[in-house]
Amino acid sequence: VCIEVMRDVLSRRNRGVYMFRIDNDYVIDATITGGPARYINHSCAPNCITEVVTVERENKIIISSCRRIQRGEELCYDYKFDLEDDQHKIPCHCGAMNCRKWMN
Ligand SMILES: C[S@@+](CC[C@H](N)C(=O)[O-])C[C@H]1O[C@@H](n2cnc3c(N)ncnc32)[C@H](O)[C@@H]1O
Repeated sequence: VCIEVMRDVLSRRNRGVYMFRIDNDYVIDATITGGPARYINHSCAPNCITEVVTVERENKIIISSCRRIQRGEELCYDYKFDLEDDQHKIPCHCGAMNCRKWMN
């Protein structure tokens, strides 16, 4: 099933989406298991960025800070979900001044 459809179904059921798109062909699915990074929320004004690197032919996600982060501040990155039509929008609650209001 395509990731965009899964995302829509899960969000309608108020379930979190723990899938990270690597490229057109691969998605890392941390729904069942994964490291603490699976709990990082989306922000339209993120303090972290993500990169995908290949190490020994395995894809790895690197999360690094993109600005100074205050002690106790929540880590977040821009999920960069594909933009969807009005019927499949997932509201964003990041609270940033420049919040786009939707995650997709
Ligand atoms: C990878 S999980 C992040 C951890 C999740 N918040 C949790 O408590 O387990 C992604 C899910 O968190 C929620 N989420 C993350 N960032 C959000 C945001 N800015 N606004 C609304 N929901 C968000 C959505 O349900 C999304 O599908």
